[in-house]
Amino acid sequence: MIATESLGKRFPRVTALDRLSIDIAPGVTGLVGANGAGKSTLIKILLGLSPATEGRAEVLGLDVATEGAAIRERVGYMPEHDCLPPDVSATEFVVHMARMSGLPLTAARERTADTLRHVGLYEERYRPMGGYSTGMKQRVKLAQALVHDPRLVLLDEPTNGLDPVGRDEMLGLIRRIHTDFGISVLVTSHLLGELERTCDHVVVIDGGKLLRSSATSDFTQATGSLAVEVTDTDAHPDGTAALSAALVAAGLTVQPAAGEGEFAAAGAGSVLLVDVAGDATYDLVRDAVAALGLGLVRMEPRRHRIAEVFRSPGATPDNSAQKWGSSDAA
Ligand SMILES: Nc1ncnc2c1ncn2[C@@H]1O[C@H](COP(=O)(O)OP(=O)(O)OP(=O)(O)O)[C@@H](O)[C@H]1O
Repeated sequence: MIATESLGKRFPRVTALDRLSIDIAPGVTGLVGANGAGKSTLIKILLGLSPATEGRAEVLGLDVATEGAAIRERVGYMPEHDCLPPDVSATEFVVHMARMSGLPLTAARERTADTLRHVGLYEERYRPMGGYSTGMKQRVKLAQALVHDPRLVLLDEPTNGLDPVGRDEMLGLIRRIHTDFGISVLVTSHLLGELERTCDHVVVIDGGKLLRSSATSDFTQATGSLAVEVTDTDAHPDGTAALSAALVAAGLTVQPAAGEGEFAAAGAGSVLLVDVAGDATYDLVRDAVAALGLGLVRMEPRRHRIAEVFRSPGATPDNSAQKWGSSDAA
């Protein structure tokens, strides 16, 4: 879908992209990096809107330096910043964008209605966009990127400014662009955590350089520990402590999980992380829970979070997840 080779972009004072070589296959790909990492610069080069200063890139097999117009016919683009005319309705705007992409009027109207319904805008689509919430504006920007039925969409920070519910809804929509319509997606974010649920592949850049490009599953491999959560009972008012003692007595290594990230809902100390020493560990946990008469809420292999990969000892302070808002990773 997208291939770059030693792609560089130098501004007089800043190197925005530094010999970036990536290869992006069909599917949903996340492009993650801190503010200023070079994400928007890369998207503008891929659309043929801004020339690279070195190297080369192809989108759908077309050269960005010479075939920008053909690329923009086949690729949808959702820009990062607010760019919607306030006095125009979503319907008028998206029909206009569809016409600009070459659709005849009737087809443009039909596609606009379908696309706005798909992104979840109904009656509001006839109102001027100046009165829309941030979430509604993001949906209109997504709709105009999809209306001409592109093969690929480039989405620049589509969750920017959204609350957690709005962000989840937007991520769900993005996933469905691929599963329902077969359109490939390149989506940028400065939040590592939100990409692991949405993307098949994640490309991480920092200071314009490639840090890592991997399948999401490579980032989130099983850790070798088991997360176990149980209910309390009258006999064991602190079921977690009782289970922990029983598992240690059975020879297992156990520690409480910090009450954050995927364990935030459970609260600090109420999830145990048990080191897995073969299949027998599962049986030992099950038997200990049954012997204590506790209810088993969950017993699941724990996986790495993407953010943790960049907190590992190999990560330098410069490329750590901290500055990418990893606290939003939950
Ligand atoms: N037209 C320009 N002139 C000079 N410097 C620029 C220009 N456009 C971008 N830059 C610089 O290039 C670097 C990369 O910017 P870019 O907008 O691509 O980052 P980004 O990862 O998209 O971050 P953000 O999410 O904050 O937009 C930044 O240091 C930025 O200041």
